[in-house]
Amino acid sequence: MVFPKAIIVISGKRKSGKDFVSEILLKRLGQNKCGIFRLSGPLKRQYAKEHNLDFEKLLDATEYKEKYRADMILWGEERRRKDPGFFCQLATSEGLDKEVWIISDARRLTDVDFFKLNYCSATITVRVDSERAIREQRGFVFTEGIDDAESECGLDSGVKWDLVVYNNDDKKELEDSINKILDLIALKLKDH
Ligand SMILES: Nc1ncnc2c1ncn2[C@@H]1O[C@H](COP(=O)(O)OP(=O)(O)OP(=O)(O)O)[C@@H](O)[C@H]1O
Repeated sequence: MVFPKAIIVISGKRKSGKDFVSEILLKRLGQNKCGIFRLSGPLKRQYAKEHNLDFEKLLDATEYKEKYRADMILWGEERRRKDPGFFCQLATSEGLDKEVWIISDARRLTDVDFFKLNYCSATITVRVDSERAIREQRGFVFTEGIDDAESECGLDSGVKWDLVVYNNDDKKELEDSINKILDLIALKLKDH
C-alpha cells in the first residue's frame, strides 16, 4: 500500500475540460504511478448495493434509472450530510497502490476540504477555466436545475486554487499549465 504523495483535486464548470486535462496528466505520469478517481463514480454503485438493486440497470437510461433517480439524489444528499467525506473516501478506496491521485470532478467545498484535511501536504487544487462560448462548442447547454445547483456552482468561489488552467483555444497556454502542474507534482514526489 502506497500513501498518495500528490493529489490533484480538479474542479471546473461542465465541458471546461476536466477529463481532458486529467487524461493528459495520466498519460504523462503513467498508469503505474497515477490513477484518475471520479467522486461521482461510486454513488450509484453504493446506492444499488444498499438498496439491493441491479447496478447495471441503474447505469443505463431506462425506466429503472428514472424510477430511482429522485430517491438516489436524496439518499446521496443525506449521506453527505451525515458524513461530507463519504463519497471521497469511497471513490479513492481502491487507489491505494498509486502515488499520484487525480480527482477529476470536485464539486463541493466539502470535497476540497476532505483532501486538504486528510492529505494536507499532498493536495494540489486546480481549477479548469474555459470561456462559455468554447464550452458551448464542446456541447455545453445551460440546463436549469443542473447548472444553477450547488453541485455545479459550489466551487465558483471560496477556494484559493493552487493553479488555474485556462483551457480555451490556446494550445501553448494549456501546455504551460500542464507543465506547471507536473512541476508541482514532481516537488511533492521529491519531498517524500
Ligand atoms: N483543449 C482542448 N482541445 C480539444 N478538445 C478539448 C479540449 N478541452 C476539452 N476538449 C473536448 O471537449 C469535450 C469536453 O471536455 P471534457 O469532457 O474534458 O469536459 P468536462 O469538464 O470533464 O465535462 P463534464 O463536466 O461534462 O464531464 C471533450 O470532448 C474533450 O475532448
